[in-house]
Amino acid sequence: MNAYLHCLSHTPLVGYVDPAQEVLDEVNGVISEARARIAAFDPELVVLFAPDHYNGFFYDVMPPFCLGIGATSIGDFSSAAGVLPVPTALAEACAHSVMKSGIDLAVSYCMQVDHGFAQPLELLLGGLDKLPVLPVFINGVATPLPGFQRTRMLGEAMGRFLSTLNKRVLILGSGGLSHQPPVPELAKVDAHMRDRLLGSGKQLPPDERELRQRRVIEAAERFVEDQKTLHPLNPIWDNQFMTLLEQGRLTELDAISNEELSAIAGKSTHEVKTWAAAFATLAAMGRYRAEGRYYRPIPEWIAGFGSLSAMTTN
Ligand SMILES: O=C(O)CCC(=O)/C=C/C=C(\O)C(=O)O
Ligand SMILES: [Fe+2]
Repeated sequence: MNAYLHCLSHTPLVGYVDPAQEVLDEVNGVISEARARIAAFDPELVVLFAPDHYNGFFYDVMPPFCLGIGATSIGDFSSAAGVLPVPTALAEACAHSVMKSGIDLAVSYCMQVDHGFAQPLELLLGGLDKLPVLPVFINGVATPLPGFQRTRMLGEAMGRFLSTLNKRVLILGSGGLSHQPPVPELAKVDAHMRDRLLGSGKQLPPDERELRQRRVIEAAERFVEDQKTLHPLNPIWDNQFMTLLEQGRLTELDAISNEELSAIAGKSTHEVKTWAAAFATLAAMGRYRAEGRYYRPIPEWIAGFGSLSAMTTN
């Protein structure tokens, strides 16, 4: 086995608006098991596909995909802050290889990331700094968004590069599944927020950050009371999506447009492109089989919450 994959929903709401203790225990159990499987695989390198929520990427320049050749986590909500250990030369080689494959991958030597990147590193590895990581941003909130087809092709190009390394590679996907928390949309915001989305939000004043976090927390509290207050979770679609990935039917996702996906499962569901990229990466590294599938809709976290592992078998 040369590659192991784990895809996991993330939520900034953990610790702020939590489900019942038995649900929390169940989720923690699923994460502990995934963490043990990853430890047994003993990865030498991590590739992490994750989105951003207007903490690192703004409308001054909004790439569909960006590889961090250097990256720092800001520590929003209760996620860890700090530098991600990106191996510079390897990341540069990766960027060249993916670009030569015909995929327009942006690079950043000072990529700012949020809980979308930090949470899986903390939960699955025990911290930001445990292993060398290639962090790949996939735009999941700021339209225009990349589609499933280009995302799959990005993953395949990454997989071809990783296959040349002769390393045990852990591939992580962070985010999704169905959900639509309150994330600002450029077309709908006032002048102040527009300025923030255009780039002045990169160093948010503490009071404004607090307000922003409170807005998400309060939306979750309302959603628990009344699930008509936000786009509903969609367990049927979420499970169909996980089955497609398990069965290696990745190209079938190409036909789903971004508009359709928003309508089916909510505007933040585009975060599942990280799962699609992760599985495409794995598929380019060999035949695979999935394991450890878990799913539960968790309104407290405004999340169709899923967890899925897979490994190459050749
Ligand atoms: O600008 C804002 O208010 C962003 C809010 C935010 O960060 C929400 C994040 C939600 C998720 O990461 C999620 O549910 O996937
Ligand atoms: Fe998110």
